[in-house]
Amino acid sequence: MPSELDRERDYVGALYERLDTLKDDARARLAETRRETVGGNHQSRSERDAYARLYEDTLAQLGEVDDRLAFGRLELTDPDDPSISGSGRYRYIGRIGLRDTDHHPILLDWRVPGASAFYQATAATPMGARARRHLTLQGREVTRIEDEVFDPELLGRDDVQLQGEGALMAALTAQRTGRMTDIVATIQAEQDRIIRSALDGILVVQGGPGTGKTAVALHRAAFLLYSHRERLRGSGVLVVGPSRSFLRYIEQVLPSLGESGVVLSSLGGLYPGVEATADDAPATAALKGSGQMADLLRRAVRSRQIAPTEPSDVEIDGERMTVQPGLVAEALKRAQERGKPHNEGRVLFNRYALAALTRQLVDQLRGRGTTIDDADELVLREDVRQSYDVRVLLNTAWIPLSPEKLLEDLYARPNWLASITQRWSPEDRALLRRARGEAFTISDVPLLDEAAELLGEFDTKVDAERRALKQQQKRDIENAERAIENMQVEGLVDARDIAGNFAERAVSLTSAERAADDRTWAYGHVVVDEAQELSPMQWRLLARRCPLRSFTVVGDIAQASSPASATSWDRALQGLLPRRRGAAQAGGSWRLEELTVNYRTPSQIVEYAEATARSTGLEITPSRSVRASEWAVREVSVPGRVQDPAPTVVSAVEADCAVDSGGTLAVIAPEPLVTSLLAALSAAFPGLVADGSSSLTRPISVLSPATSKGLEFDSVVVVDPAGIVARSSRGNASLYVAETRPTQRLTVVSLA
Ligand SMILES: Nc1ncnc2c1ncn2[C@@H]1O[C@H](COP(=O)(O)OP(=O)(O)OP(=O)(O)O)[C@@H](O)[C@H]1O
Repeated sequence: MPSELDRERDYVGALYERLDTLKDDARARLAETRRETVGGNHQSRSERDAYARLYEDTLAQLGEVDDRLAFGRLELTDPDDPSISGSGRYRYIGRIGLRDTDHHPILLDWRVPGASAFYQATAATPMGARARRHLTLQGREVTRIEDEVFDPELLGRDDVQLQGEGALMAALTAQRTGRMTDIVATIQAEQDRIIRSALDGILVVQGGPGTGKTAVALHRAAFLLYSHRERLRGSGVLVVGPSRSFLRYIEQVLPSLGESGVVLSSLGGLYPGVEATADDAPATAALKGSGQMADLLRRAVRSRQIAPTEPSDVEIDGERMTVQPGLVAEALKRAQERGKPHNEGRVLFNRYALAALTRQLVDQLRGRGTTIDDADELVLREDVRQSYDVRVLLNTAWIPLSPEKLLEDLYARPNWLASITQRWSPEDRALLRRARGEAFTISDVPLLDEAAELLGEFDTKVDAERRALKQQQKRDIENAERAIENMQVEGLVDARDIAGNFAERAVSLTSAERAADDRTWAYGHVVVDEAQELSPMQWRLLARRCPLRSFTVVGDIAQASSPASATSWDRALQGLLPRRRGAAQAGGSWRLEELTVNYRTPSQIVEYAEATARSTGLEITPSRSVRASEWAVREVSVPGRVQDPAPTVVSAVEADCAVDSGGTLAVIAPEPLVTSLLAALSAAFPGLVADGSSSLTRPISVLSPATSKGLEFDSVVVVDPAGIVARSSRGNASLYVAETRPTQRLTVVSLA
């Protein structure tokens, strides 16, 4: 009689056979499309290219799910339970849904409602299941099965093996590669509930370090894209992380879950055309991040709409005329009353001013006895418009502005800044001082975006073209959806991607790339990771990216260490939920979920980090670690007379590599020490060392606490903890971040 393991091997083998057949189909269709003779009109050629891309994408996505295609099985109490699709006693759960040739489900996508019992069922609440089985695969072969039983009747059966949390422990203790992997096979019940929480509104997920917030946020993005296809396909999902290295760390998770169309952005990349990587000194970053910058920018824009104080002489096609300040002031006032953004208001201002100037010119000529009819008036109006003097006059009063120019001027012209910040101290003004031409910082990004909002489209023609393009894309998407329906590849390919291929202007762009390029794109959902770090100005930017206010906000208030970050979620979210008079609750609430189990860090390191946090006055939410490791935290001191900590750090790294040389290790030190430690370690370990921004896949990374945010390593060496604490008013939070990065070992190197 075949064993249970053999039976599972056969079943999973059949699933892979089905996967291969689907791949072969896609491959054959791709070859056929490519073979079709070149020719036809442009439309048919671009359609053929679009289909070729569709098959390529399908193949790539089927390839992505090859690893651990199926990972679980539910045994049902009622084999015909209508809430769980399929028939028979068992439901297999995997990365995608598969049907056999008769269209019967043979594998359930982990995201369908019927699969939730796999993650959430307990003996107390079995959710229609009698037992849950975890399948561990190596390559395509099932190597282990573990069962959890909810129905006492099954306990006596000898084909059931009780193995507890083996799959989870195997995942948690696996060596880290520098890239985050999905946790789809071992999602825990408290995490699953958050992943499947409703799309609408603002969901805040608070949890200490290592509680799986990032993992949950990414799986939630995949879940929402799958379950709300209709709504999110058109608008997309934006995932925001703290830095580029963090994005590199997480970038493989969503593709491995079959979702490639999500826009990932760092805080420095949220304004199209600017990729800011450096940040300002803490005091400047705190000021730039504060809500008062929104008022300042509003005043700055308004101060660029200014009537002259003296009469101006202008020449219009040989005729001289004196323009009183009141004429310009009146046109300004009328245009401002319309409440348009600056550049759009300028069009109105020009129109009002030109009409008034033409009237004055006509009156002046008539006053001299010239007869002027309607046709003459039109010609005169054109003369007024073309007059160089008039153009200078109107441009001086209301010049078109780009966000970049506005911000550069604000930083580089102290007198102008002083004139609109009368209540500021000179020290605060000095914090903004900056020479022209210097690269924008991460804190400038939300200011550029705010300015763009106040200024409106720089060139109104661009606006009209963009609208026309959006219309065309809508038609293309409808066509593509019909095509997908005919090909039965639903769920694997995005109609927007194919539509992108139909659209002549965007042949090589995916919908995600188009969204990332478009500042005014309204996303259907936004996921913000390490959200405790965001400044009020960054929250204002994100609010504009999602007018529906559908957000997943994940973070840990205790880890907040950036200069403009908030001290509570209520405060942090004020930027997302502007209080409207008389509508205190209208769209103004958010819901909180908490994660309490630390999956990353062994208990002895958690205890050490929490004790340090308390001793430095940091309020933390204690978390419970799921495991202990065999290594105690090591404390090392740099000998008293030695100035340079590098040799001690090199020895600490050597000692750690002697324990286990195969994993990833991070040296986390105060910012000023990073460069010298990088040099010393690179010399000691040639070819093995990288700084955080270049690569996390090298075995050894040298990072500051800020760049280590959200990352994890098998081993961590924290250098000069007192120096980290002393660096800023939130230095204690930075140290807590640093000490909670390891999955196995922590060494702390203190300076004497
Ligand atoms: N259910 C799970 N199964 C397997 N691994 C898990 C699970 N939950 C979390 N992990 C792992 O635990 C580690 C920590 O998760 P994650 O980085 O999401 O935590 P975090 O709460 O975002 O941490 P931090 O706040 O420190 O950045 C990751 O390696 C993640 O893959």
